[in-house]
Amino acid sequence: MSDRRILSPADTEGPLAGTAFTHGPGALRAEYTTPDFASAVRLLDAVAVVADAQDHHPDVELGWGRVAFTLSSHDVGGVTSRDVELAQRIHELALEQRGDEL
Ligand SMILES: C[C@H](O)[C@H](O)[C@H]1CNC2=NC(N)=NC(=O)C2=N1
Repeated sequence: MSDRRILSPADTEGPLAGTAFTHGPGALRAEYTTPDFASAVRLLDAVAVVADAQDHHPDVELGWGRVAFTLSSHDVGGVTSRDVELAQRIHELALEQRGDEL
């Protein structure tokens, strides 16, 4: 699959099943809650490492006990396989962090 092909919600429904991500107009979005501010920052810090490795970066909203990610491929103005891959990694990182803190 070309990483410049714009995907529809029907295309991403299967790959995103089980994650917190939803496919809205032109972007994937998910919000994760964490126990406090520092843990939200730690999740974002882990995502930053993956984003740099993938050379694909989320827009982020950070608050006390929450971090929200909006993913789109700015070069093509929509959702591509690069966003789906980043969404899957972000979800894994959120689960790993939660596991550490239980
Ligand atoms: C030069 C570099 O590869 C590009 O600017 C990358 C960086 N990260 C990016 N992230 C996202 N979300 N969309 C892009 O189009 C994008 N482009």
